[in-house]
Amino acid sequence: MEVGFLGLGIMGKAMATNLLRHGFRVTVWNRTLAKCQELAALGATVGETPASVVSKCRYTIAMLSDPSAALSVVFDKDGVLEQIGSGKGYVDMSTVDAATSTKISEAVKQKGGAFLEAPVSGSKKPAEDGQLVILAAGDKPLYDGMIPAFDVLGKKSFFLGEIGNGAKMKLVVNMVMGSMMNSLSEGLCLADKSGLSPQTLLDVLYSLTIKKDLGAIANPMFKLKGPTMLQGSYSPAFPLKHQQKDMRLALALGDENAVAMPVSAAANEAFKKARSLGLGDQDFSAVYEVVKGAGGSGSGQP
Ligand SMILES: NC(=O)C1=CN([C@@H]2O[C@H](COP(=O)(O)OP(=O)(O)OC[C@H]3O[C@@H](n4cnc5c(N)ncnc54)[C@H](OP(=O)(O)O)[C@@H]3O)[C@@H](O)[C@H]2O)C=CC1
Ligand SMILES: O=CCCC(=O)O
Repeated sequence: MEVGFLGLGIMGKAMATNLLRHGFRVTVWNRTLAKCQELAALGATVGETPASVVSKCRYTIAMLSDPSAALSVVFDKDGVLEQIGSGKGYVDMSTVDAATSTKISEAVKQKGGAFLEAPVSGSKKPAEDGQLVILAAGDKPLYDGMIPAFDVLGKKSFFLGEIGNGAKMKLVVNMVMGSMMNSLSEGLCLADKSGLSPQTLLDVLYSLTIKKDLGAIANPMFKLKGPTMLQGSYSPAFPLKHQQKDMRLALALGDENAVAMPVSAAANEAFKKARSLGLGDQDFSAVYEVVKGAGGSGSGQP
């Protein structure tokens, strides 16, 4: 199967690499073209523009930072829209809002092409290991056609119906995740300030000795991020600026539906503060530095 791949950031690079490793023929494009070289060394063909990738491939996947990037790659000069048409499918796996996805879907359909939104849960490592959770919606025949690729990229795919449902589901999931990360940060601070060992808090949730979840709120994210947070190590798997974008878009979805979300709003403020301190390109767990600062153990500076 031949696929195009637009966007070789943390996720796109891992996903395109995974497809190549599983025998897919992949044509890649990235705004910063130099990033294509690593994929070319693994056997990918390099396209010069999004339009040239779409022209070559029946299916094209995009994995881009945010709504403005997703729109730019479709609508700008040399964009997807110039070559999409009958018999071609465009699959946007970026995390965006439903309005962005709908705008792209309508434009692609007007040109005779098929469109699927398919944002993912899971970060850099699951992307490398083909363990993502895919939240697709839109054109069902295109979804069916993408199954061989989704089976390589993910451990489970959901088809959620009409366009917008995948985007909304992804935002709800990441809204919960962002609030949980703030809550873990507060828990580690509270343990520390009240004379407990934050490491022992992590042990109470998950015992390294017996490799078993102990507390009811033990979960893979706390297990993965807790130890690195205690080391002050925030090498980006999921950049904080993207988590804050997702909180912002989820809060907008809450506005549209008159859903009060005070916990998420507070979490968003902490992520915004972290961005203002220059932590946007660090892992989203770096919000711990802001929570530590607010708790009086420091200035909030990393
Ligand atoms: N990292 C993660 O754990 C996860 C991320 N996501 C979502 O996946 C998407 C990608 O995330 P991730 O790979 O981490 O992000 P990165 O910041 O690592 O990569 C972003 C990509 O978007 C491209 N890009 C940004 N702006 C533009 C633009 N205006 N025009 C064209 N290309 C642009 C970048 O190109 P360039 O290289 O030139 O800057 C790069 O290829 C985001 O929507 C994110 O929310 C979803 C699940 C997990
Ligand atoms: O959007 C990013 C999600 C990261 C994750 O699910 O671990």
